[in-house]
Amino acid sequence: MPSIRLTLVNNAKQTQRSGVILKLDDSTLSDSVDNTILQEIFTLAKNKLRLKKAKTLFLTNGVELTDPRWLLDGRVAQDSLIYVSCGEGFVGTISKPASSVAQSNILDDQMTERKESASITVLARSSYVDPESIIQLNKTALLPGMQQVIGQPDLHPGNLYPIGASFITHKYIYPALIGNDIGCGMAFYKTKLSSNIKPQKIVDRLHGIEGRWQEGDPQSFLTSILGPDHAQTGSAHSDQLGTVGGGNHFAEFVIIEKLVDQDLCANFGLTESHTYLIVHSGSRRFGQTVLEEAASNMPGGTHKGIEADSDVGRTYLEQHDRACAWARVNRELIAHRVLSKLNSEESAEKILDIWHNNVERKQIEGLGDCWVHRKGAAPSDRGLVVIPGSRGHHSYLVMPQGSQNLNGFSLAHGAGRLLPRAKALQKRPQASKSSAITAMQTTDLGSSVICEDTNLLFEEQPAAYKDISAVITDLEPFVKVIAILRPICTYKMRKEERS
Ligand SMILES: Nc1nc2c(ncn2[C@@H]2O[C@H](COP(=O)(O)O)[C@@H](O)[C@H]2O)c(=O)[nH]1
Ligand SMILES: [Mn+2]
Repeated sequence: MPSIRLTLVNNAKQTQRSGVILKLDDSTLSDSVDNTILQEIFTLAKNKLRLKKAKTLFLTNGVELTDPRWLLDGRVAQDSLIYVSCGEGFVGTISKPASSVAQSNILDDQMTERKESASITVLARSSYVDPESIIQLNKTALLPGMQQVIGQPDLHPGNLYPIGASFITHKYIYPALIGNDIGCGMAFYKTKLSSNIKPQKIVDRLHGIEGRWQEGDPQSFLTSILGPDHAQTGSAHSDQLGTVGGGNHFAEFVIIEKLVDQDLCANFGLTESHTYLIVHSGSRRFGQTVLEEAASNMPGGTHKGIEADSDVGRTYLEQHDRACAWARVNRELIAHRVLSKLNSEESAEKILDIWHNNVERKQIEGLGDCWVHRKGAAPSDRGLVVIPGSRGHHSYLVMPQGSQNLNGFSLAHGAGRLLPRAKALQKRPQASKSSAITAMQTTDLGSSVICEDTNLLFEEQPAAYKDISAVITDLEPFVKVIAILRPICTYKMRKEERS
């Protein structure tokens, strides 16, 4: 009796695999309703991969395995990988049906439908991927003009669209894919502070950075960087310029735990004897206003997209670019405010500032004139990138290398959420347990956390994020790690004057 060796792979967490051998005989291979052999694969998946709700089997090209005869006639080869899904879409690269696939006559309805869809790539092998984010990703691949959809290893579900993804379109732009925090990003500074600085000193000094910047005029600060053409840029929101904001925005002092690439670190002047500052923030209410204005100009709603080369498209892009510029200045003023509390603003050196929520035009070989949308995805075509883990995990400085085509010229912008906010909040103890709250203000890495909002403290706890080392492993084909960073103090918010 013939047999076939297969490796069953958990589609949502592809490091989880198990080898199996199946005996094949005519009765198990009949295509009758009971599909005995496929049932046997589901049972093995349940037992070996602990996938109690195993529902769908995919071949490596994303085609669903529905016909047991493929196991015998060579369409499923010896030692094939079979991806077992609990209802989520295929995680991996789905190429548009190649002629060889079409010839083998195994196109099912789903694949035929996908002929019209963009190619979908999910770059997660070691990282956990929530099935809901794959469903969201699949939907975006059907949007008009969509060419390529790329889920990064930090992919996780958003309200309607996934976060940790890039979307490459022809002709159309999608304000809703970018969302309201247009221009959100990460800046990384080298400070003159020694790496021996006591975190408590930072905690004691970081007061007075909530609310409007009082020590100067925010709008003049903005024009001093962007020039006089920006005198009106975001002027209605100048009370928020230089403010961190809520959610997972932060200003964090880190030290270099490991110089992985000595030469590149030396080129950027990165040494273990300094303290560095990461600032994560965006365009605050300004971005929200830009999205709302775009929505009011789009009769079909922002989800329908707009032609970039139309009046509405051009207006959105102009406002979008202003919000991105504003967000960059916002990070600059946050750094200035934070560092001035430590008398260290003068000699700080900005090493990088990147947007991870934006859309930009790019000529792409083989695709031509495109729009690259990034929703929680760092650019990999602008040099050095900082990829934060969480306040209780390491962060990574990486340099993109090699071809950046498959990843949509983008990288993970962080670890990505493992738990939705509401679930993370459930871990909040009763008010009486103040010791648990105090415990949250120090991390397992010994760093300090300034966060006077208890809900936020729990929503943003390190356990709410995926494993950053798995994310970095998944990015290996595209980057070189140059340094590993260790947090020493994270500023989230104080209950002081807020705008
Ligand atoms: N080093 C820190 N990293 C953090 C913190 N809070 C969140 N994060 C990481 O940043 C990204 C940002 O995600 P975004 O979608 O809001 O742009 C997130 O995925 C986490 O990995 C922190 O306090 N410190
Ligand atoms: Mn962000």
